[in-house]
Amino acid sequence: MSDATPLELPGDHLFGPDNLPYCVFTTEDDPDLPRIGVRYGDYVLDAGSAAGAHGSPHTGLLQKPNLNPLMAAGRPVWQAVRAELRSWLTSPEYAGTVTHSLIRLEDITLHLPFEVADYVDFYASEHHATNVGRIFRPGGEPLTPNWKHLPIGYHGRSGTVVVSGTPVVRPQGQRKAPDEASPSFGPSRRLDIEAEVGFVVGTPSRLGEPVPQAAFREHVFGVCLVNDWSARDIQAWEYVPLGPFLGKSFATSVSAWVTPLDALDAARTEPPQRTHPLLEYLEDSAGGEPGGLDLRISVSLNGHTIAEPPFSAMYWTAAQQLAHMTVNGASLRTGDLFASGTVSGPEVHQRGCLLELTWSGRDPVELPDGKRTFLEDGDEVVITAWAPGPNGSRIGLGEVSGRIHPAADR
Ligand SMILES: O=C(O)/C=C/C(=O)CC(=O)CC(=O)O
Ligand SMILES: [Ca+2]
Ligand SMILES: [Mg+2]
Repeated sequence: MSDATPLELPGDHLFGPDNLPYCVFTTEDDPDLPRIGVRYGDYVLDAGSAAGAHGSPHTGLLQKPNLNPLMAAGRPVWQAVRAELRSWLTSPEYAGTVTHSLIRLEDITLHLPFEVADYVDFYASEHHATNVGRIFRPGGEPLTPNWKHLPIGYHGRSGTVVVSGTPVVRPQGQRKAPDEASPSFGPSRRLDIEAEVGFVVGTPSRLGEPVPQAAFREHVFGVCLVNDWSARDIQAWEYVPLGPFLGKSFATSVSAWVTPLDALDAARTEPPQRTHPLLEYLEDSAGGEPGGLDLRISVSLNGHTIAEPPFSAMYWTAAQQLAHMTVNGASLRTGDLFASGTVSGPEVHQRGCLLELTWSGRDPVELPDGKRTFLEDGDEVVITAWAPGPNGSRIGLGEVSGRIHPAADR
């Protein structure tokens, strides 16, 4: 603690002045009053209270129960608010006032930070898609003929997107193993995770008007971590020919923190070498900046690290996904969430789901408390990530966690 600044942080802190991710929180005194927070060190800044105290023109946008109004306000406002937040937290002139709006992390409860509009999930890792293709469709080509020409995706269920920490009840449904003559009903026996990165839309677009890659920054507010829980037995039986449905719609967890896109500038990187020419709207040069992001993800099961998937290995970029998602004229709404798809790298320990890590249950992962093929009741999964920041700093993306609860009684 120095006299000049309210909070002196070590330079390598994951939540320093170059990060400033948003959340929505309540306190024990005001459990019915969700407020917008900004993480700084091990504190949360009550953004609405700080804005009011400092006479900010954005006070109204920050004194809201979720991020949607701020996200809808557009990039110039996002940038102005970010500059204000940074100055309140780091300039000596505000040291005496800003501390009144800082609350310790352990004194708050975090909530879903934005109202989710539509939810899309892509399939953008070549390593994941190749592995899953081999497992689900042995004997065939692992990648479908379209895979290198367009980012494959599906529309998910936005109403079951939940915040980190929400328990996940084991889903029930129809399952049929290849060696079974007919399907049976019951709790999933192959419950899995999918480590993903989510992109949160702020600025909406108009129906009929595609959003080009170059407009990515005008529309995408920030990034969160996603766990796309997947019941592999339900999925494998139901998905033909229309794709994922009940095997994935029971819950999708997101981190409580939304990291502004501008905090990830130093993490921008070129995507992998292209093996097929792309149509014009998907060309990498159409984005005007490197479309990849160097995010280092870590997946733990009951406190034990089981995978470290590199987001930089993703074949399709988020800007390409946005352009593809709207190329038919479909419009964007504030709160739309599009997830990258499971993040897997080329190495075994870089695979972002148990289906791949255990090769469909053939090679269990070893944990201190025993072997795992798929998730057991009581298991807790925590996905974290960080990215390189400016001047050697690191940008933390927080975590998305969830514990498996037994299937509901019928
Ligand atoms: O190849 C398939 O049949 C399905 C694979 C998936 O699990 C789809 C999915 O959620 C996309 C992803 O996370 O990459
Ligand atoms: Ca997924
Ligand atoms: Mg899901």
